[in-house]
Amino acid sequence: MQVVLQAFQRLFAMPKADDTWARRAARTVLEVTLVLLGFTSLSFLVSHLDFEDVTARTVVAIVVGSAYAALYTAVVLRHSRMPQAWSSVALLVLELAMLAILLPFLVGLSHLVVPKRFLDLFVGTTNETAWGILVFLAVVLFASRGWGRYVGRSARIAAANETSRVYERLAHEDVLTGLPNRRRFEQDATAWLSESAAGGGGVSLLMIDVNRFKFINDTYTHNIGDEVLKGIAEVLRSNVRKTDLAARLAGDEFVVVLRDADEGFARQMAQRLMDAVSRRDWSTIAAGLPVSISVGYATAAKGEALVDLMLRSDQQMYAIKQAGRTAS
Ligand SMILES: Nc1nc2c(ncn2[C@@H]2O[C@H](COP(=O)(O)OP(=O)(O)OP(=O)(O)O)[C@@H](O)[C@H]2O)c(=O)[nH]1
Repeated sequence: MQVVLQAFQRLFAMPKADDTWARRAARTVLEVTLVLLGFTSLSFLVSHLDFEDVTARTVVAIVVGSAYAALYTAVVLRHSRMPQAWSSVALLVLELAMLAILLPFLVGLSHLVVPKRFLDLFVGTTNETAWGILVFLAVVLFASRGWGRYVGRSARIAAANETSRVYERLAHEDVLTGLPNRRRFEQDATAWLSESAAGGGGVSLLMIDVNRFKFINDTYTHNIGDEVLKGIAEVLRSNVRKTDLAARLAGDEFVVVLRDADEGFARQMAQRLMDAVSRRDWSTIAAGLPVSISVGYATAAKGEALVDLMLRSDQQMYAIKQAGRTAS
């Protein structure tokens, strides 16, 4: 008994977000099988019972109808958590299968619950099959209205989800370059510094600034300046590891957070980024475009706050920029 109860609980438990497709599919197959089995046996049972008592027939009809409604609702709830296209197809198939099972059942049961006088008066026939078909059509209409409302609601939910996904993305993404923005950088870097302080690997920070960007804007137009910023973002994206984070802070300032990285690795990465930007063919944007970056780096001391780490790598970046200016 315990095993059966547990199986039922698992079967009708709400699907979890991390459920695999295979597990969801298996549950759906089980559910549908259960519903169909239930209906087939109930239909068989009711059509073979010769009730004398009208109340008993009515009770059976109400119980069967409620069971149908409860099971159907459980299945709809389950499927409303599936992606729109899948849930639409799955529900349609399910609904047709259920109605196919329901038809003979309704034809068989209708004469039990509806007095013949009523049929005579309103439908003009006592033919049970005709009455059954009428009931069937009513159920189809009713179900398709519910179906339409469900699909409409799912579409609205999907649209609302999409809008909130867009807002969520915009809140953490730089619109021009598609890189994470300052907010996302501060969130992730703060979390990684805490992990590092709690015994994780070292965190290093690279501060990046485009050299003479105002000159590029003024000489080549702001649009070309934008293309340069996008190009810098591409260089950062293609050079950092998946576990690192490259973000745009503001204007021509970018940042890279390196995880599990000591000072030696940060120095190498800083040089690699400066070389990659200098080597890139910027003439595809505008002939003679002079693009280079200065990169400062610092490795976090245990428990160091993000603001202090940023200050140290910023100071180093300006020192490098200054040295470059003096050299040129
Ligand atoms: N094209 C473009 N320009 C921007 C954007 N945001 C800020 N800027 C410009 O970026 C320039 C930043 O220049 P600065 O960093 O102050 O100066 P710089 O010329 O880079 O000088 P150094 O950093 O000392 O080499 C300013 O001219 C801003 O107007 C943007 O989204 N697109």
